[in-house]
Amino acid sequence: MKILNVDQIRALDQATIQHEPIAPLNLMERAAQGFVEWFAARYPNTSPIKIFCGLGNNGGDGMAIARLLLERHYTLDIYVVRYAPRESDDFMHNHRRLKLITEQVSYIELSTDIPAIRHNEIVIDAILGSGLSRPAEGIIRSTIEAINRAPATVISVDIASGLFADKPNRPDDVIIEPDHTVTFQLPKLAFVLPRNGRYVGEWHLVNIQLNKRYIDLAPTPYYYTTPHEARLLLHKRDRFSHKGTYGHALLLVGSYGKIGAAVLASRACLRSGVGLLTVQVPRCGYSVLQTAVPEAMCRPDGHQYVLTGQSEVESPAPAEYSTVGIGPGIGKAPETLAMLRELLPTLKKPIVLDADALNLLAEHRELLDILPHNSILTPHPKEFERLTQPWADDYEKLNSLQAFAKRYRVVVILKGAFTAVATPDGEVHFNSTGNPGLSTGGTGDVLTGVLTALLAQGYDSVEAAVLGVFAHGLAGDRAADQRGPIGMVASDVIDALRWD
Ligand SMILES: NC(=O)C1=CN([C@@H]2O[C@H](COP(=O)(O)OP(=O)(O)OC[C@H]3O[C@@H](n4cnc5c(N)ncnc54)[C@H](OP(=O)(O)O)[C@@H]3O)[C@@H](O)[C@H]2O)[C@@H](O)CC1
Ligand SMILES: Nc1ncnc2c1ncn2[C@@H]1O[C@H](COP(=O)(O)OP(=O)(O)O)[C@@H](O)[C@H]1O
Ligand SMILES: [K+]
Repeated sequence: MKILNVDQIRALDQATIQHEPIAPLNLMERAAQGFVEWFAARYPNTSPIKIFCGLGNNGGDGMAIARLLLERHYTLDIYVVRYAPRESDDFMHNHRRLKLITEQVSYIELSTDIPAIRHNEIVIDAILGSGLSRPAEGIIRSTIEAINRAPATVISVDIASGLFADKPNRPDDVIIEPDHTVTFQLPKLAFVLPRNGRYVGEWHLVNIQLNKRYIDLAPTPYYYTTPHEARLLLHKRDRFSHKGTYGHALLLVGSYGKIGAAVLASRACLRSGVGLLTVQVPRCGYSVLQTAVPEAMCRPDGHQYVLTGQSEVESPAPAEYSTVGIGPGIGKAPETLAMLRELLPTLKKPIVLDADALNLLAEHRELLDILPHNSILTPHPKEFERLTQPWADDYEKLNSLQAFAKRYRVVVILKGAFTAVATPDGEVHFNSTGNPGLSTGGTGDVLTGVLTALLAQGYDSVEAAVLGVFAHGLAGDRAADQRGPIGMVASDVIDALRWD
């Protein structure tokens, strides 16, 4: 699913109006109906509602929502924040229609007009939408502050009032902090960026049948992976396949004290459909691995505690495997750095790099230039910062993510909520699965195993990254369902992996 910017959303609105065709007012009515259906399903008979409307089309939506809620017999207090003399045409029209069925519309011009909001109330925020052109000031600011102070449940229409949809806010901007945002048809870039978490809450899409052709043709680097899109990426298994069909992966993982990372990555790799798996661990990890992961072959490293790349047993060179996954638990010993230096120039196919492999790249940047093209790097934000530089805001971070993936011709998976997969072509695919239960040691090692298995099976790097991140997050969601987000651990995520 595409993520469009504000100008494109406006043009999409116009395209829908022209080509469907539909009157602007009816499109607004459709949006309001979509919101009200969502609302009624969630809050079938609820405590008092207070709705705050601005004077633009977001406020127009609010007026129409108020009318539809009254028709459904909800108890409603309606407020218009009169911050300017100007009102949009569709606001005016819906204001008039509302006044035909109720006299109970109050106007907020001064702080003293702002009502007290009680804890059992629901607040609907329709003050400012995607037309925000500057930070909220004056009476809008005071109203937003009052809503944020109130102990009520807050639901924003389209986007929290005061939040820019596709560019950074200033740190001292005043923005609604909703529990839910109900937006129209497509997500906004602001929704998937970490620093906006409290200005978005849980967000929900309401389909209002905007022009499909415009959406299909609209150029954007930003995408949001839906379950349907992820499922389309999945390769089917061949009835006449054998284990050779699904590749032979090599994992270079673990060091003394971190053999658990090796076990997690190996088990996840096997649970993700790889044909054969060989794992190279330092000698201290040999018995552990052979016991904990009997399905994997093990080539013990020549070194007792860290990886050096020298194998104790006769075995093929890493380049002969379908792919290599390297990083979880490896540490940054000089011998391991030397291994990386020797290994990288020999590899021609994309590989997976994680954890201390990335930290070694950050400290020895010349290695970045010899990465096999289309390799997958899986930094968490701290690791990515080491690879690049600190950023002032999420938009700067996103730019630097896109630039990095392009420059080194790699796929970069920046992990976190709404994990961002940046491609060498400059696209970014935000993931839709996962939950805070994944914030626990070892889940990143699991992801490395998953991705290594997909590359070994012949998935192209971008598809492997998008699908792997999606399946990993979905497994995290299943694990959270079963164990709860607090009690779940990385092994639960492995157990919950499913590929159907
Ligand atoms: N396709 C869709 O998604 C659909 C969208 N729809 C709805 O339309 C909404 C967008 O409507 P919109 O363009 O009228 O914007 P909205 O934010 O209501 O008001 C802008 C006005 O406020 C003003 N203004 C801006 N910032 C300000 C500030 N800080 N302080 C004071 N004033 C400020 C600005 O003034 P100006 O910048 O011109 O000075 C302008 O007059 C969208 O969010 C959704 O709810 C649906 O109805 C149909 C389908
Ligand atoms: N709040 C969250 N929401 C969704 N996914 C999360 C969240 N926190 C962590 N994750 C996921 O968990 C994994 C953590 O990886 P990482 O930080 O490398 O852990 P480790 O190094 O302990 O294995 C990533 O895939 C990340 O996207
Ligand atoms: K709003």
